[in-house]
Amino acid sequence: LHCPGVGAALMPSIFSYQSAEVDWCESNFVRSAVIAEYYNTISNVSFFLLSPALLYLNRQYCQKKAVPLYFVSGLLILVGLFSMYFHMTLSYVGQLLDELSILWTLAVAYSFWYPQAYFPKCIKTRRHFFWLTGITTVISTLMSFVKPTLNAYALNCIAFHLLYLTWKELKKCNDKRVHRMAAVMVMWWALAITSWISDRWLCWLWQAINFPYFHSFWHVLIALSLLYCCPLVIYFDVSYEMPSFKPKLEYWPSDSWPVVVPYVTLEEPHKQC
Ligand SMILES: CCCCCCCC/C=C\CCCCCCCC(=O)N[C@@H](CO)[C@H](O)/C=C/CCCCCCCCCCCCC
Ligand SMILES: [Ca+2]
Ligand SMILES: [Zn+2]
Repeated sequence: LHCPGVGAALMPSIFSYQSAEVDWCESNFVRSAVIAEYYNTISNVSFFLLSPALLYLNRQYCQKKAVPLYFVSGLLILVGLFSMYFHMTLSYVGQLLDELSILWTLAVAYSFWYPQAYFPKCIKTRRHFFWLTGITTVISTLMSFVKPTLNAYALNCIAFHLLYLTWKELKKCNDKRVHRMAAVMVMWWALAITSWISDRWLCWLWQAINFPYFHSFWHVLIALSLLYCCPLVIYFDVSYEMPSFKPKLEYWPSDSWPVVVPYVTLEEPHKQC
């Protein structure tokens, strides 16, 4: 506040084009003079399709428990917007907004949906868990400014924790449809992370064959894996926290179609008179 000159000198640099620490494999400003990475930018449309699809298909769950799904869907739209801004400008601010929006979306999803059975021993209620997640996320947010290049690697590690949780839950679950859905989710995620890593580490190869588009595949594939991950999380949330309902996995448009989107319906077990 006392040195307006310092602020003014700093502002243009962190917002300016190509001020980020990372630059993805796709060549910059090839298809447009204002969009640095054209395909990496437009492939974020997947997140704008994902959120309404989750809200529409899982509307029965949404009617009973609206806040978690509305919150997470809204944040996923924000992830898409910030990621678009990042790939359009490759700016330092863009990179941090992209990474921090993912961190906060994961934090909100964990706070609402993390099964109580896995809470640390010292945490007794979801309210306490909210505080734990909140404090951890604020600290991680501050730490993310130290070395932004590492943030994406740290965020990707969270997927391994989700895989571990899924495996623990599947051991207790006999529903074949749930096992099938988890298998498809893992397949999309494996393809996604392979694309992300190969764009980061094998860029020389993709540029040599003139096909540097693996990061845009990552955007589409990670959105697809979330399309499977969210109903799975909802399924376990209903079985744990809404005992008066029985969750059922359905596929849109129908089971027999070759390409399907999963969602959860709630069945009320027959009440006896
Ligand atoms: C009980 C917990 C429930 C968890 C529900 C899941 C909520 C998911 C929330 C957010 C994930 C959004 C990830 C989209 C990233 C898009 C932006 C992007 O591509 N950014 C890159 C730069 O452009 C950046 O380098 C990427 C960083 C890595 C992000 C890793 C996110 C981990 C997501 C975990 C998804 C799980 C899917 C299935 C797991 C087996
Ligand atoms: Ca690039
Ligand atoms: Zn990206």
